[in-house]
Amino acid sequence: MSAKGPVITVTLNPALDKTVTLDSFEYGGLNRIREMRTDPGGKGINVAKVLRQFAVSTRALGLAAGYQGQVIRDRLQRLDIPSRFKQAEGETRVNLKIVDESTKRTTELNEPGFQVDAGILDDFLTAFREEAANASFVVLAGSLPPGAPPQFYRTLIEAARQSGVRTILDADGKALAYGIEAAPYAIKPNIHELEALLGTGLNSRESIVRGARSLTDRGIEYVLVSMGAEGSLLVTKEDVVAARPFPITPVSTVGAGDSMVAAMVYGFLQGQAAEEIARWTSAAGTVTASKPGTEVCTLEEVRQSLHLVHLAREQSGQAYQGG
Ligand SMILES: Nc1ncnc2c1ncn2[C@@H]1O[C@H](COP(=O)(O)OP(=O)(O)O)[C@@H](O)[C@H]1O
Ligand SMILES: O=P(O)(O)OC[C@H]1O[C@](O)(COP(=O)(O)O)[C@@H](O)[C@@H]1O
Repeated sequence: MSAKGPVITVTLNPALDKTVTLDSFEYGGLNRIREMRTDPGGKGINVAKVLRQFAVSTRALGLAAGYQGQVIRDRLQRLDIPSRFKQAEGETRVNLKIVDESTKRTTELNEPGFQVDAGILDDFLTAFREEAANASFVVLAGSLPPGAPPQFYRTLIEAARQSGVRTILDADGKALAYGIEAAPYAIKPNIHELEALLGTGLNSRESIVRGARSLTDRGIEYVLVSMGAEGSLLVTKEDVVAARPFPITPVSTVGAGDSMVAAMVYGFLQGQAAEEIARWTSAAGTVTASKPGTEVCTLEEVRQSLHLVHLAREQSGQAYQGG
């Protein structure tokens, strides 16, 4: 297994995130924007941004198209993140995030993205195999662009496995359902994605753990279930660690889940135990949720807030409460 190369993040459907802040969002009414910002986004790109903050060598791979695609490449270059995006036809999407100051809630409007064909996916797969051969970890994250087969993550996970590289998958719907057939090393569904995957409501801690265990039984080593302000549950074959985040004033929760994924990779690379991973991922997600736009946590901010995360751990049926 190669451990020295960079972490490869894959964003097949990147986005320029446009965040607008309103005093109060009026559905069906005229809304005047108070503040506006744009950030390079898409789940894999956000993971790369966090890993860059954590001083982990990272390469951002993916597809990009048109003018917005160039804007994203330029912004990544300014952030000192090496990237390799295959040029697709059409235009990269702009995802609108509406932050309502009165409720502190964010509403997301994500475009479908550019259309792709088999040719560009084959080109990408070739580049991916080259890069994976030298990678320490692969992160596959976000929606697939229209035209991509829903099995595409499964193909990439299998290709990474051939190079002996572990993968983390963060996706939704069919992309997640097919992707887990290849048993990635770890996944980070939010509670809604997990419910959709398992086709059932998960209303108690026990039901979530049971659902996550049905996935570890299929060979996925780590299932990290995020639940917004309720925190997260890290489930492995041996452990269940619940993390309760510290109270924050959410500014924009966009990128919070991606920050958890990045912290999980960081934890794996550092050889952290499950409890530490639960603490770091919770702190990273929570810090990012307290920042504007798709701005992400820094290593220092996460370190300083680790002690604020409350953990509760169960091992072999034994409950444990820790600060
Ligand atoms: N309102 C909030 N207050 C505190 N922490 C939050 C809040 N929203 C999100 N977080 C943090 O961000 C993490 C990821 O949020 P979640 O919404 O579950 O992810 P995703 O963006 O993938 O749907 C949570 O586990 C939590 O640590
Ligand atoms: O590919 P999808 O599922 O449409 O998600 C893309 C969006 O998700 C984000 O990566 C944020 O994800 P999280 O809030 O889950 O961390 C945005 O930057 C982007 O606009």
